Amino acid sequence: MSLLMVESLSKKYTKNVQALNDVSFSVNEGECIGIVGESGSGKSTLAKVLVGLESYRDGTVLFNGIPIVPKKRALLRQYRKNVQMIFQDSTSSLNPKLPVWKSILEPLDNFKEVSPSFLNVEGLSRKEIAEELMETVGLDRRLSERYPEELSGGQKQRVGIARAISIEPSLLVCDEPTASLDVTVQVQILGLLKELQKTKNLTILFISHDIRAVSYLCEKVIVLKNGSMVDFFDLADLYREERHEYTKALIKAASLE
Ligand SMILES: Nc1ncnc2c1ncn2[C@@H]1O[C@H](COP(=O)(O)OP(=O)(O)OP(=O)(O)O)[C@@H](O)[C@H]1O
Repeated sequence: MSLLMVESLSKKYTKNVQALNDVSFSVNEGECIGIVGESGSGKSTLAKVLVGLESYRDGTVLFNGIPIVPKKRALLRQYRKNVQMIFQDSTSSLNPKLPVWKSILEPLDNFKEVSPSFLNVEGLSRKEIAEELMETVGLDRRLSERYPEELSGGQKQRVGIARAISIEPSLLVCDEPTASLDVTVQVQILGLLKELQKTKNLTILFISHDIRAVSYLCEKVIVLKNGSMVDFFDLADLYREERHEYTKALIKAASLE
C-alpha cells in the first residue's frame, strides 16, 4: 500500500479560482517526490491540503489508507504525528520569543506520546535532546540559546528541519524550503535533506519552482500547471522525447539541457 494516495483531487477557492484540478498520484515509503511548477500553479495549495491545513471537497487523500479530513480534529492530530512540514519562510515559522532549543522541542511537547528512537539514550535532559537534533542537521549546539533573529537564513531553515524530524515523521512535506536562501546555502540545505532521506528513510514531498533543485533531490517528478498535473515521470526519464512541452520549457529555462 502507498504511504500517500491522492486521487482526483480538485480544489476551488472561489468560483473562478480552480487551484487544483483532478490531481492524482501516490507516494511509497522512502521515496522523494518533487512537485514543480511556476508561481500560481497550485503547489502551496497542494502542500496545505496534504498536511491538513486546507480543506478540499473533491477527491480523496489517503495516508496509510486513512482519509485526511481537516475538519476531524482527532484524526488530524493523529495525522500530524506522522506528517511534518518545512516552510519557505523559516523566519515566520519560528516563534521569535523562543530560543532555538525550545523551538526544536515544540513537536515533542505537542505529542508527548511519541517516543522517537534517538530518545532511547537515557538521562538526556530536554536541552540535550534538542542539541542532539541540532547536530543531526549540522547546527553547532552552541547556538541552542540563540533566538531566531540571531541566526542566518540557512541556520533558521536547519532549525525548522530539526524540529520537523524531531518526532520522526513518516512524511516530510517541504514547501520551497530553499527559495529564500543564497545559492550556496540552498545547495547545503538540499544536501542535508538528501542525507536525511537516506539515513532516516524519510519520505519527502519536495515542492519547488526550481526543476534543478527537484532533479538533484527527487527520484520522481510531478509537473503542475494551472492546477493540473501535466507530467509525472521518473527522474531518469527527464530528457525523454515524451516529456510534456511545459516540462521541456522548464528544463530549458533552467539550462539543464
Ligand atoms: N487563500 C486563497 N484564496 C483565494 N485564492 C487563492 C488562495 N490561495 C491561493 N489562491 C489562488 O490559487 C492558485 C494557486 O495558488 P498556490 O499558492 O497554490 O500556487 P503556487 O504554485 O504555490 O504559487 P507560488 O509559487 O507563487 O506560491 C492561484 O491562482 C492563487 O491566486
